[in-house]
Amino acid sequence: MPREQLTQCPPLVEIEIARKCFADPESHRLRIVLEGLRFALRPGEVVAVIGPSGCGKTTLLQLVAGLDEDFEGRIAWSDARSDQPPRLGYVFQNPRLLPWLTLRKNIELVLNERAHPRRQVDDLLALTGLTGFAELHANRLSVGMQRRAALARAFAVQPRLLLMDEPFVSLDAPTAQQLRQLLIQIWDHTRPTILFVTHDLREATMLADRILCLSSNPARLIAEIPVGIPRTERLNATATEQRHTEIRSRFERLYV
Ligand SMILES: Nc1ncnc2c1ncn2[C@@H]1O[C@H](COP(=O)(O)OP(=O)(O)OP(=O)(O)O)[C@@H](O)[C@H]1O
Repeated sequence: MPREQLTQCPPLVEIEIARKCFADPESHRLRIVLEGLRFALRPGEVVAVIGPSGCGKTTLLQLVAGLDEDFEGRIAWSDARSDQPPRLGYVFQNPRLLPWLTLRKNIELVLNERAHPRRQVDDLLALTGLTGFAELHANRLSVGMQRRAALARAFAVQPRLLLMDEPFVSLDAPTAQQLRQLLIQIWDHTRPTILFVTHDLREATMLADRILCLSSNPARLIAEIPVGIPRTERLNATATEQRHTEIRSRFERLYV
């Protein structure tokens, strides 16, 4: 969807985190991790979160997912009848497959039993290039394959919101790039909203419509950078590289 249309859609969710604290493990004193964060996500929008190590990016995803409800503020979903999140997919930093189950079983686990898991799983395996590995146990898969499987599992629930925490970290550069391209392709099938954490500005430029930049602790939103590359140009390395260079110079000024 072109960006102009995106900004006209009502938000899927409005996020206001006045304050999120954790007790310091040694002194037990409360430490503010996130403060005064306010932003919205629109349907089909892809938004990257970038910030210094340890500033609270994973914590932010956990609050949005409803995995941690201990904060001051509100997460308001567009469906006003419910304060529950819509169907969520979550790709964790570590793929978190169950090693004693086959790849197929790992994906079937998240599916509704009344659905037709076999066909659905086969489609996802084909989409993620894992056909032929379905009956292997998860611990027999390479790290790259496990990350593909984590993407397949997240898309299996047909999420309206997909949260991803550094989904391609610790992969070699060609595999990571392959998976980014794969993500763009599978996003195109169902077009969920995506909020993802990354340390890689080039990755954020390639995938996101908008980049949210957080400060160090307590993390505040210090900039929101529109990327502005049309979806059809995402796989065009020249367009991405040029925009990355422009964004990087702004980024370097932000984090001096
Ligand atoms: N359950 C917890 N109890 C206490 N402190 C915590 C807890 N979880 C996270 N923290 C602290 O909150 C801060 C933010 O952690 P978080 O993992 O969200 O940062 P991050 O930006 O995702 O880090 P990284 O970029 O290194 O992955 C860190 O200082 C971390 O030690």
